[in-house]
Amino acid sequence: MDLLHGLNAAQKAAVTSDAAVLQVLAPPGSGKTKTLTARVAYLIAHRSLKPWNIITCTFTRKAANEMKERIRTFVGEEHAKQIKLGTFHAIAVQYLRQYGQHIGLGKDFGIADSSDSKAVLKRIIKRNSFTIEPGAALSRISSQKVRGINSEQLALKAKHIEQQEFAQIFAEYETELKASNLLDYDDLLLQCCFLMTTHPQCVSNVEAVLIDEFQDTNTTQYDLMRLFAQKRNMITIVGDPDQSIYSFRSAEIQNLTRMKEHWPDTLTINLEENYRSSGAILHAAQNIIEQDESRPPKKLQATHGLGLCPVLRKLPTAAAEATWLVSEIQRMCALSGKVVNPSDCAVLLRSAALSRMIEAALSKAGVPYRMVGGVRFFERAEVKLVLDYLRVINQPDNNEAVERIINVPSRRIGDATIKGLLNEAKAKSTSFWTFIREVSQGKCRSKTKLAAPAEKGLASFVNIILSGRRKLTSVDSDKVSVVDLINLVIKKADLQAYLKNHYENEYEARWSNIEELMALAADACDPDKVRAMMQEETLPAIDGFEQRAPTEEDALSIFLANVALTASAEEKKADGEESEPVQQVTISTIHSAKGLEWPVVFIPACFDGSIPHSRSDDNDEERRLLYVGMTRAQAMLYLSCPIKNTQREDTTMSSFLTQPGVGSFFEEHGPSMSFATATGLATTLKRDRPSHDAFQDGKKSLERDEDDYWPLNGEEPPAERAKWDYGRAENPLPAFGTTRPASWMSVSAVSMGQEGFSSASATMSAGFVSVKDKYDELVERDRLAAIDKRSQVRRKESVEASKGRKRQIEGQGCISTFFAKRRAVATDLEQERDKSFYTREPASVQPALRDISNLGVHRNVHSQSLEQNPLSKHKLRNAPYRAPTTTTQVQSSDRGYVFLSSSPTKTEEEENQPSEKSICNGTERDVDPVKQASTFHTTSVQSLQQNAVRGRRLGVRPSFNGWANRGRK
Ligand SMILES: Nc1ncnc2c1ncn2[C@@H]1O[C@H](COP(=O)(O)OP(=O)(O)OP(=O)(O)O)[C@@H](O)[C@H]1O
Repeated sequence: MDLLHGLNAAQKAAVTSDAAVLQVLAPPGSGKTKTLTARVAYLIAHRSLKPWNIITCTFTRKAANEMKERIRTFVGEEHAKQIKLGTFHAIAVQYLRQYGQHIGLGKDFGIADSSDSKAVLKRIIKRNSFTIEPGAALSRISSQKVRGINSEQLALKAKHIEQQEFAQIFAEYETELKASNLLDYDDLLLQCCFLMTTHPQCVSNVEAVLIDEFQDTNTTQYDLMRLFAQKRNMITIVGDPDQSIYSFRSAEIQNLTRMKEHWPDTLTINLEENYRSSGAILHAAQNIIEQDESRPPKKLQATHGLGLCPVLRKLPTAAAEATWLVSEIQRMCALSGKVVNPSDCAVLLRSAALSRMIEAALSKAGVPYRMVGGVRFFERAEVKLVLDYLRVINQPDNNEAVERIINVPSRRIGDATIKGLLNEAKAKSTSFWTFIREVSQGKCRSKTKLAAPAEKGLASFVNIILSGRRKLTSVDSDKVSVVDLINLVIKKADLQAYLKNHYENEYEARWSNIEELMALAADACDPDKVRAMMQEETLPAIDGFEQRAPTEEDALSIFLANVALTASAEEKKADGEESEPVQQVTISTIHSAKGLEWPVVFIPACFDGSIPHSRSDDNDEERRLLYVGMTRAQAMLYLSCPIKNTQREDTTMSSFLTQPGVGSFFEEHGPSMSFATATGLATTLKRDRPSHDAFQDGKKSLERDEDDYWPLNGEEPPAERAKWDYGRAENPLPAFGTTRPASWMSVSAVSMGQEGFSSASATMSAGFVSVKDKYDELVERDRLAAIDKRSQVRRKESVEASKGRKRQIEGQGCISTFFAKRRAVATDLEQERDKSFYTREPASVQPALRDISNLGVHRNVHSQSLEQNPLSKHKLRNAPYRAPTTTTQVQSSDRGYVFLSSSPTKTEEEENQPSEKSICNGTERDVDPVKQASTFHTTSVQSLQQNAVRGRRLGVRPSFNGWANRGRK
């Protein structure tokens, strides 16, 4: 097989280069890994290098396997097997196994994984009665080792007692590992460096060293590369400084410069063509990364057509953002005519804590999802811990939960003691909680010996649970909320200190998960929502059958049940319980998405504090992170920003997205999807074109086929406001013909009098408008006029901008050059238009498509009509917000009341539904269509149950070339 086949000129130059030291620097999706693979094959096939003399290092085993597979196709199975290809750690192990004896390392050394290391540390800490948590000690040791500092050096620097204690732990840890003939992960690299420094002959055979993802190497890995190559100094690295996002793991972006200093003859080849993303996505990403004026100039050229314009969407709240995101996934899947399915969609997050709302919204909509590089929200250790405390407060006889938390944080109650107490409780046939409470209160004696610290610890645990229960069950105190209980647990168990000690390096991330949990609880405890939740939980009353309706005291139980059901629904999906293959949306952190790609990518929570992150002191790295996230998208990219975050605080859109001109690279709402757009998507993704029928079926399956529910300015839609106005009204009047809970009927009936209610019902026509809504309508009209005006300005700009013919994005971008560049971009895109997949479509099948107005691109009009008048057939959708469909009328009742209430908009389905019938005394008659108030909150037990069923129907469309089908995980 011709190994240069299908490579572009720059890739070929890199593959065949004679340079001894070569840096291939390239933006995302430009084929770096492909080039590196071809170079390995080229060195074997055309330079006669022996495969076993070539070392190739990757960052993950997955990347190593993929490369091996590709190399096999070029050089055959036999040669491919002989190449030393793997992660830095895997290759180091091979060297140490074979040459370790030269540095006093037995051949049979073992590798201590993190849990082994923690177990060793736990023993040391216990022996010395120190208080540091083993996990925290381990990460602290690791960060010292990566910097090349050993325990002796650390001990010399230690001044405070705490530092001396840590140095002692470090020293004993080293001694214990050595005694057990164990090396931890850091030791593998360090020992290998030591071996090669002291015994260079062990790498004397090495003819070439190749490194993938070089921008993320740390100092030890850089040294290892240098030492591997010390004999022949033949090195090829591929990397992208713009994708350097691991400085927190001691990655050194300066390694690129160090390399040039070390080998001044280093040749740098830049790859400039992107094969992954559509032109519009690339232009937007490029615009963001070019805000960093310190980066060297780079060219980037799209190989695809422009495709759909990326979206930058404002939403009122984080919850609304999650709901919108899910609706866009559903809209995209339906309107792409099955070109895109849920597995093609990824939600990339700056921090894992942000996943909670998205997970809840996906669960609610019954859309399966999977988490990559992260643990599901409710399964995270710190979240589980707090939930366990709440579970025990709510139901102390939960033995499992008591057992899990009795010694977390440490109360000096050892495992043997816990076991003894549990057995005693069992023997007495009482719950664990009851037994330990009685022991602690002196009401009974335990046979299990309790040392004084354990006794004290037990008392403190019992005290926390009792305090929580008192708060929960007290009748005269103010109504306790779940948030109050969480606060009580955090305070009494000193969880903040525990997290700080236990997860030293990850403390902030862990703490933000707790904050997220509090936000979730606060949301669930919102009085309006609690009321609505109670209503939803209430089953219809049945005559003569006693009902124990939920009360506000049940808030904790309901909250915990919702959590449990959400988790169990996820488990079922994870276990593959569904018989059909599951199409799952991917949720990942941006960090974990490195090197991956998806057809549709969402990056929510684009506000200052989230990205750039409030706790990051490197704004440029944050920008690169956003860039990495954006460049994972192949065909469609959505960024969004809630006006209020999950803590309900006002947000400011990410400063990366508010720089002058950035807005012109984005549309403010999801794209209108026509059949031609769906066909274009298929072209970008190199998939089969959709059928007309599939497109039409998808369209029919949707309640809304435009992204027009949420106003563009991030305000609540009137329909949402109406719900809450309605819920807050002192004497809420149920709007005629809308869904409402049974209990509302009685409230209204009581407050107005049964008669009044009846007469109102009888005389009202569907839908009412409040004065507020009328006002909003007027404001909305003004806003739409403003959008119209802005669109006209954009059209004018785009016509002017499209007068040149230049395609590449060039040079170093900076704000000062933005306007000049934008003009260049626009003209490039104009030329692109002719090549774009849209224009290849026969005119007859080209309905109006969206444009990227400020880029001067009009993808929707076939080339001929463009020539005559580029804008003649293009229709900007300037009114994405659809006014409520509710008929607006103000009517008086018989009694002369004026009803100023607003009805939530009914869905088409609801409108078309026949009125429900009830059988009463043998005659059939209409009844009010009373339904549970499912619109009032997001995660009731009932809605979860309903959605679990719905979930089986959703997301099972066959994929033409789904992500999962391509074996990318
Ligand atoms: N010359 C080419 N012609 C066609 N497709 C190509 C070419 N080079 C690369 N590709 C394709 O582009 C996609 C991205 O390639 P690859 O993963 O090697 O890029 P990368 O530069 O390593 O990306 P990233 O830095 O984002 O991880 C792959 O699907 C690859 O097959």
